[in-house]
Amino acid sequence: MVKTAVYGSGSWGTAIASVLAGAGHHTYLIGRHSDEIELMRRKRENVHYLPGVFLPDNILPTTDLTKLEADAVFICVPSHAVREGARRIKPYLKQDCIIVNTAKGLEEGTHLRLSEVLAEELPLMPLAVLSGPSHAEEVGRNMPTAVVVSASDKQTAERVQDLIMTPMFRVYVNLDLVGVELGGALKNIIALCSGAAEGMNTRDNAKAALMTRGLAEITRLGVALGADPLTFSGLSGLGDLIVTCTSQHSRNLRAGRALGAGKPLDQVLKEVGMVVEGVRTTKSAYELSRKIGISMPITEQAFKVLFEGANPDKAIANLMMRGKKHEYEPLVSFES
Ligand SMILES: NC(=O)c1ccc[n+]([C@@H]2O[C@H](COP(=O)([O-])OP(=O)(O)OC[C@H]3O[C@@H](n4cnc5c(N)ncnc54)[C@H](O)[C@@H]3O)[C@@H](O)[C@H]2O)c1
Ligand SMILES: O=P(O)(O)OC[C@H](O)CO
Repeated sequence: MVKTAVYGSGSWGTAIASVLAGAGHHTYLIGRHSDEIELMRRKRENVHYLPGVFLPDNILPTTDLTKLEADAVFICVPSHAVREGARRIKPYLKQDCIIVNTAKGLEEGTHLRLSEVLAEELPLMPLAVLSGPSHAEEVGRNMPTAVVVSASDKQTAERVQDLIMTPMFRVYVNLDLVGVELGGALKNIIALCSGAAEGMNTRDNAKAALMTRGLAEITRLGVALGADPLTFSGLSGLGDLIVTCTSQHSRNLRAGRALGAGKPLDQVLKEVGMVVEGVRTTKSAYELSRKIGISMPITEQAFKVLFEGANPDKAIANLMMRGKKHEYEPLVSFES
């Protein structure tokens, strides 16, 4: 029998543990707060992060890091905790254990993709990435979901596919690691902006424009970094963009709505109460796009609103009043 462990017991860690358990694996769900873990064990529910989802007996919530001695470990902490998490878990991992990152973001400062962060910290381990349109609230309730697993080698990706695919959790392989990771990370910026548009009552046309032109700038950055443009019309690109820009469950969308309605960022993050990856990712993507000379106008305006106090109305005006363009310009554009 395959032994699996999930590092991070928030909403996504709990949902991933429920898929693994449903696939028949005894799964340790490893959290850091003993009181939360104790409550989970007693109530068989993650009351704070995923209320209403029953945890079957083969999910074993624990704070004991020795339970990381598994055949596959799924990393389900926020992106800013991935490097520190990798350092923390390293001493407990088996040599041939597969590490599967599920966090969506870029490392602040270095702008590295999270598989690159993990490769630096765990250089000898096989690494994979799981991404795609998948809200914990639906996955935890065994609702139909399709995702993508990626890795730099086919064998690792297919091993993870075998491990976690169930009748309600369909897993495709896509070996374009750069594209899969960037799609999952960057769509959160556009979801924040879509939420802001809703919060400002700009309605549906603006959201459709943000999603479509957002995908265009995500693709532009991705291709410049070596991704296959096709990946961005797949599950980890367009698929995840659609769900995050439209779902009632999206934390990024909810945060954007509140920002658009004029609430300050600190208060918004507190009210959402779970990680809102799009905020940090906006900063990283903006810096990265400047560094390599790729135009990302929506990300730029999001950066100005989030980190420079710009007015959201002015941000919309800035986007609408840009110079005339053709819809399809060369994918790699070095205009500033
Ligand atoms: N929630 C979803 O539907 C969903 C779906 C797919 C991917 N993801 C991604 O999964 C990652 C985690 O998101 P989430 O929704 O579970 O967040 P969450 O806010 O629900 O939970 C985060 C968990 O990580 C823990 N944590 C925070 N900092 C930590 C640290 N330094 N060390 C160890 N643990 C730490 C928290 O205690 C909490 O248990 C994010 O990158 C998110 O984009 C989430
Ligand atoms: O709830 P969000 O906005 O963090 O999005 C979660 C997942 O990335 C959706 O696929």
